[in-house]
Amino acid sequence: MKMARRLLSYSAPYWRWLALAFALIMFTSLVVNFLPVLLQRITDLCLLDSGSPPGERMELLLRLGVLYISMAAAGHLVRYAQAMLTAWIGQKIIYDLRLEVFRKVLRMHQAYFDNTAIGTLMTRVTSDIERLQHFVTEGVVGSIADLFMIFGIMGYMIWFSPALSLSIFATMPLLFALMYFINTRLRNANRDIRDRQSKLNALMQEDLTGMTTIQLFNREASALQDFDTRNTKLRTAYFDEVRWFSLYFPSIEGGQVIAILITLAVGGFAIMKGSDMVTIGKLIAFLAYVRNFFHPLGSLSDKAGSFQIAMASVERVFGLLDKEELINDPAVPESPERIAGTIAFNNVWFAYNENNWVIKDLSFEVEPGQVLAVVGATGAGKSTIINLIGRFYDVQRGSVTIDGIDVRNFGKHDLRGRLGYVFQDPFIFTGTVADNIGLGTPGIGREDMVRAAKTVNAHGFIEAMPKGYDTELNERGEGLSLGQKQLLVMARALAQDPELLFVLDEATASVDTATEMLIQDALAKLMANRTSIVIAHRLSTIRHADRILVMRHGELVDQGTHDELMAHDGYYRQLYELLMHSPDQPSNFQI
Ligand SMILES: Nc1ncnc2c1ncn2[C@@H]1O[C@H](COP(=O)(O)OP(=O)(O)OP(=O)(O)O)[C@@H](O)[C@H]1O
Repeated sequence: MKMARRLLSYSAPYWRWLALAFALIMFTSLVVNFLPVLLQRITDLCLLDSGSPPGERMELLLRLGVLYISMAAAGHLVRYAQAMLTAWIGQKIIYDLRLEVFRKVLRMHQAYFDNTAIGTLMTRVTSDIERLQHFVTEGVVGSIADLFMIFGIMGYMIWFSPALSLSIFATMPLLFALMYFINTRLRNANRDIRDRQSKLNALMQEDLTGMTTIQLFNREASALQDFDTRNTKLRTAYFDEVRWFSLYFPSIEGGQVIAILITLAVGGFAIMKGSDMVTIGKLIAFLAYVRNFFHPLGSLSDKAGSFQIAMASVERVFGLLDKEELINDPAVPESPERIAGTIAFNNVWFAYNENNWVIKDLSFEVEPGQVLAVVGATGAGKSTIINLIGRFYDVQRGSVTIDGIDVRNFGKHDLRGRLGYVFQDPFIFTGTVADNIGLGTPGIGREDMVRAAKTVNAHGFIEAMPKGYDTELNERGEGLSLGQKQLLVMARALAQDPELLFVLDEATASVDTATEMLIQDALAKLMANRTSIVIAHRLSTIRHADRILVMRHGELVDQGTHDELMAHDGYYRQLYELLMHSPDQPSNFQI
């Protein structure tokens, strides 16, 4: 209930429109339910002999006929307007909520994404929110409209004939229960369909992503087998839904037939007995009410059941909105005009998962403009160092400072705006080459982009593309080689003119020697006069760094220049020799 109230609070900005929708609902219910009264008048006063002269009856018939048509038209037009208005309000609310959810997702810390499947987040932003929309529009507003309709009809029925009404109302609980039963089964079947569909989609997604591996390892038959199993389950769920759905309308119709029979039997008997409680006109009007009664009744029973499903979605969506954001901005952030570029780790301890220390008591300092290379075996904690400087995670003990300011005292946005990243697996956004370099940052014009691209040797291949800087790229950067993608993200990093630079510098066997030279040259230009930390795998980068940190199992085991470390004859020397013999090492950079 608390959740439902919270959801309804999203409709507060639109309360005037909602009030109008309710007024329209009342109007429709009154007008549409008045039509059978006109039928009764037409029958009893005009069609049957009421004792008045035929001329007068004809005139009354015309007047009532015109009134009937006008009221029916007005009622249905207003119903249409109300349906449009309700849908509009619903869409507005959902738009606001979807935006709020995505805003929240953008603010969430990395650890949240580490532990949350992408598919789950997609579901929150799409289908969960869609179900909320059904709840707000069809659920809340629709139930009120149904209730108005039902009570309106019941009111008129009792007014016409309490005795007839009683006999109809007696059958209602049974019918309502039957419809509720069918609706529950329908919803279960529907939930199975969604569940099985998403499992089939997940399998498809995995298979499509790993198609090369499937084909390389001749796994087509088993992939097909897995697909077939899930496909069969989906078919069964669909069939189940059809089975229950086929029962839905026949039961409504059946209920109607029973009610009509009761009305005819009780009403007809009263007329034949000459009772003045029921007239033929009243009986006809009553039959019209009986027909109108079942539709809102059926839809109300459906809504009663979907309430639970909607509540599950509401809970999930609000659960996400209420998730604690672990990386927060300080109350009064520090924001120096320009930083010199001293980065320091002071007795830093860090664990991604509690007590599983990945960085252990790490202390080091990089001076402004220096290039620091971090080396170590895989899993030693090299990338974690970069993550901690950008506050993608916060340290548990100790501190990370830039120019003596704890990174936790910067605003996140300000801090990250000062940092540049060049990753091994370059991410290309859907958009033009220029969009990918500028990233929409204000103040980066076309000349800046071209200058950056020229500096990092990307201009040549960009110009050779069909539309140059306006060439459209897709999210995987199709049509670009790995080396070109790397140069492109270097142009992006340079155009943003970061104050500090982090590079994940893997030696890439898939890049040819000429491109490798371009990348090396671009890297050198990017790092010039900028404090840079390089997770280094290329021997040349390591050798040319001003200082090298040697990491092992999260601890700093040694540091110094290449020559100093080689002289120690320790872990660094072993690592270096391993790298020298690595087949990934670009041959022209080996020593
Ligand atoms: N998001 C994460 N959640 C939990 N543990 C993580 C996460 N990222 C890294 N780790 C763990 O932290 C340790 C250090 O990882 P890190 O990526 O810093 O190593 P690395 O030295 O950069 O390795 P590589 O050279 O293979 O990239 C590893 O044991 C890794 O399994």
